[in-house]
Amino acid sequence: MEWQSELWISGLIYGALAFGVMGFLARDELLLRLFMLAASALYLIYYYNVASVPLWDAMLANSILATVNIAVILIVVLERTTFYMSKETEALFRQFPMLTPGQFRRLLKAAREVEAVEPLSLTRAGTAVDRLWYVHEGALRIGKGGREARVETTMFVGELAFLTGAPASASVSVEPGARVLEWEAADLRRLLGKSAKLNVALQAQFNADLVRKVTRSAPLAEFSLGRLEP
Ligand SMILES: Nc1ncnc2c1ncn2[C@@H]1O[C@@H]2COP(=O)(O)O[C@H]2[C@H]1O
Repeated sequence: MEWQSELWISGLIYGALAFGVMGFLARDELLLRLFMLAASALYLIYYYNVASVPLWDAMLANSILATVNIAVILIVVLERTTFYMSKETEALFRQFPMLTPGQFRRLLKAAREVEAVEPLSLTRAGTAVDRLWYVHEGALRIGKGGREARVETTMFVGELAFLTGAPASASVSVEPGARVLEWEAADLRRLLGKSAKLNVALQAQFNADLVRKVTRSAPLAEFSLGRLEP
């Protein structure tokens, strides 16, 4: 009977070792942490049973590590899931497919929600832009080269100035009822400076937005008149 109990106790250590190895081989952070948590559980059972009295110090140390691990697992799960978002926020999140839920939450936290009660001017062609907007509901008017277009779409406004530092390339306003997210460019730059991944994800989101804008836009008059090099 004794050898069976010894085998069981050794099995716990080798089981923990197996989970540890699988954890260190995992490339995904969540998987790594879940394997290490399973290893911790086996170590706890081992420390409780290996001697005539439980090894309390070892158990306490292991429990502290497991608790920290569980806390970070919860954070990682929150970063990856939308279940804590309201229906409205989740619908808005679907307009940002390049971002993870966690990245979107951080971006949203840095934004101010503005609802236009009257025509609201966002940019004026040729003038400096110190903010970035995302129109997620309502209609916009885009004026460029003496012409104006009315569009009902979701889009960034001011991203070109944000990316290049150049003055606004068009005059853009939104109609009453439009709902807009607004970021101070300096605040947003600070936020992006803290996370390279968020920076890359937002650039990808800008790219997707720009592709939609170019796809929709008409040829420039200057091109057709041969005033610009193609
Ligand atoms: N042809 C276009 N179609 C849609 N949006 C545009 C077009 N030209 C400019 N814009 C938007 O108008 C904004 C004016 O400021 P920005 O140049 O920073 O960024 C510009 C784009 O967000």
